[in-house]
Amino acid sequence: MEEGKEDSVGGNVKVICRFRPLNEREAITGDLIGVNISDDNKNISLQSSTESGEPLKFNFDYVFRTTSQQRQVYEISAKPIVEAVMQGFNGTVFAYGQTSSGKTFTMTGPDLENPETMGVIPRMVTTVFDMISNSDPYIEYAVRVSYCEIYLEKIKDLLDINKTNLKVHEDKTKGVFIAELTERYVAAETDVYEIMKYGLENRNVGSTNMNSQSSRSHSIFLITITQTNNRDYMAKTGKLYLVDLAGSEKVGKTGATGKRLDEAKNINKSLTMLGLVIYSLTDGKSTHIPYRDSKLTRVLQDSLGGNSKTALIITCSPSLYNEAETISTLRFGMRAKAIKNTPKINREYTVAELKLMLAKCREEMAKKDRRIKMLEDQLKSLGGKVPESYVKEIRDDEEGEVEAQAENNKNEDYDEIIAELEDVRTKLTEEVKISKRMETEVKDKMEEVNLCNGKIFQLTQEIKSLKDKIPDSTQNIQDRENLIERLQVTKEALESERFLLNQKIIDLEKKIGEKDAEIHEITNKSSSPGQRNSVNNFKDLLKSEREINSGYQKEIQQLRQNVSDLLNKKCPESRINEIMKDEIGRRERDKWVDERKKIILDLQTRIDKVTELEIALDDAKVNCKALESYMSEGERSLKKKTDTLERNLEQLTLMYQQLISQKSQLGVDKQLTEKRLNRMTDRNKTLEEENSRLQMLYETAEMKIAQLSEESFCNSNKNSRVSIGVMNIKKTIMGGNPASKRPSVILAKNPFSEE
Ligand SMILES: Nc1ncnc2c1ncn2[C@@H]1O[C@H](COP(=O)(O)OP(=O)(O)OP(=O)(O)O)[C@@H](O)[C@H]1O
Repeated sequence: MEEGKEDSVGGNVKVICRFRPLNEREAITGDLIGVNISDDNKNISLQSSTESGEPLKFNFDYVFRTTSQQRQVYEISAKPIVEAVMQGFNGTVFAYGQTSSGKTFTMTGPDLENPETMGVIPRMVTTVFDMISNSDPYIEYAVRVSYCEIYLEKIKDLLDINKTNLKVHEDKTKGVFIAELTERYVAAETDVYEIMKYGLENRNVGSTNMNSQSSRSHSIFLITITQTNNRDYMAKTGKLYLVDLAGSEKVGKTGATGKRLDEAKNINKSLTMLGLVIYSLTDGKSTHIPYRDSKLTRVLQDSLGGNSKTALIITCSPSLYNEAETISTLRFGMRAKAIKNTPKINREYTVAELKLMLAKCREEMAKKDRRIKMLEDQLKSLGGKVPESYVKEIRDDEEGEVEAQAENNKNEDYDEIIAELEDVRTKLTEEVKISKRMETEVKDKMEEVNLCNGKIFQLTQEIKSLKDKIPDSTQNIQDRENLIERLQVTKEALESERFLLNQKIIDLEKKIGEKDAEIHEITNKSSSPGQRNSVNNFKDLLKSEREINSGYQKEIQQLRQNVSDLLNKKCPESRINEIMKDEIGRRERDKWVDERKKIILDLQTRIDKVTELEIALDDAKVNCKALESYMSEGERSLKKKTDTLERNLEQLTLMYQQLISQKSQLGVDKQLTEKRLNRMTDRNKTLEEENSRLQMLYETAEMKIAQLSEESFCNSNKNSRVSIGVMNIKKTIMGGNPASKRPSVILAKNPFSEE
């Protein structure tokens, strides 16, 4: 067929009628409409249950019975359209019918990817990619898809929910189009399904009494296929509109109220406008077609009476209950069948093609110049001269011819070329705009990715350092446990020593009591006044010694108390438990052990001193006995004894002083130990705080990782929709390329998943 020229074959809108099976509700009564379908599946004879007289007659391109299969419907109604689109025609397939009559079932099908039940749209997509993979390898294809809906007289972009009120424009080369409608490049069937699913999620559906998932809007799925022949650089673009209209329902039957009622009124209004346009197109009288009276008719302007090959599928219920709607639908179909379209191949001059044309023109002119020159030379050689008048005539003729040619060209080609050039320029500007936008989008995305990578790196470092700290903490805990064990042992040893010390003190007290008794006895035995005197002196001495002794005892008692206090204060069970919790440095723990050792040593020394005291007391006892035996020997010997006693006393005093200084030293030690304990407690607190901070950091890091992993997973899912929502990189497919049968959108691998 000649390019750019009207398709003489099948300019009329094709109308296909499909009856769906009875649904559950209708099957209860089982009453069927009185329909008779001719054997050639083209004519319907309908005997109305309400009107008597002749049956109503309808004629369509094909009538599908209730048992029809999705594949059959596609082959007859839509496949010829998609084949035409692949030749560069515009095509439209749209479904019309009352609510729940099977429009969506026919157009989309219950499952996009089920080969049995998939509807017209997915089957068309399959055909497109099949044809691409079977075409010549020097043909380059670019397939773009858009998805929108008309809801309450507003065009909503289903691939970008922010675009809620798109405008319809018209231009000489593009025809009627929706401005700023999102277009996504696709390279495989699965890309298209992804986009369809994404768009379907954004669609307006609502339940009516007649259908639980009723379409409340008209949906338009647009596939644009541009093919460029890389040999002659010719380009063609075919647009395929796939329209699922909202149900043509009777408001009363659907039980619609409130918002649903508004919707229903609006749907009915736009469908009435569609009917009016069809009526105006077919009544043979109308000079004005009211395309602009509704968004739906405006968008479908080319599909109805314009540059498009169009198929209308009317869907009907076979139930008697829906007889009125079915008759109305059949009448609508009959009207639409009379619409004449003027489809033409949308040929585009590519820049290369225009250059070729220019080169051809130049060559032609050069040829002509050469011929003129040759003729002039011939004339000259014959001695002749081209007469002025003739030259003038020729010039005039040529000029006239050139002008006429130019006029002709201008009329025939140049207008078109200029328009094409204009179109190419607009397209290039648009593409530049798009690529600039894409560049910024890619840049933004890259920045985001870099940011994410930075975060991941930082978190990984944090986790690493936390992990490094774990063995240290484990070692600390182990050390603490060891220290506690050692302290426990030390405590037990100290307690047993304290017990021994107590025993010795008790023994000492007992011995002092005995000594007292002995002295009393000696006093009573003394008879002579000199002796008594000496004895009395000695008694005084002993008394003072006893006083000193009792002082010693008090001191010892005090010391004992101090030791016990020290033990209780320094190492009570609770303290040990506290220490157990502390994270003490090894050096400090060792110091503490040394302190303990010192204290034990100190105690040992003191016990030794007490033993020495005991020995001294024993000596005193011996002296007393000696005094007893020497009493009779006179004062001299008594004096001697007294001296010995005095010496003993001096010794005892010295010991006492030593004990006092040791006691004060012990007090200082105690203070020091207490200070150290405080320091250790503080350090422990700091360590505990640090530990809980680290723990928190670790938990935050883990949470962040989980969050990042989730974000990354979401991003990878989002990325899998790159062609849907974020970036739209031009994908070209070479003819004969089987890759177009495979998915081109690959899900990014989740870096945190096990796999
Ligand atoms: N040819 C068919 N074979 C089997 N089931 C069908 C057929 N046509 C429609 N159905 C079923 O009938 C119900 C209604 O169909 P569908 O949703 O396609 O109607 P609709 O015309 O698109 O309705 P609405 O205008 O409310 O969106 C669905 O459950 C669908 O599966």
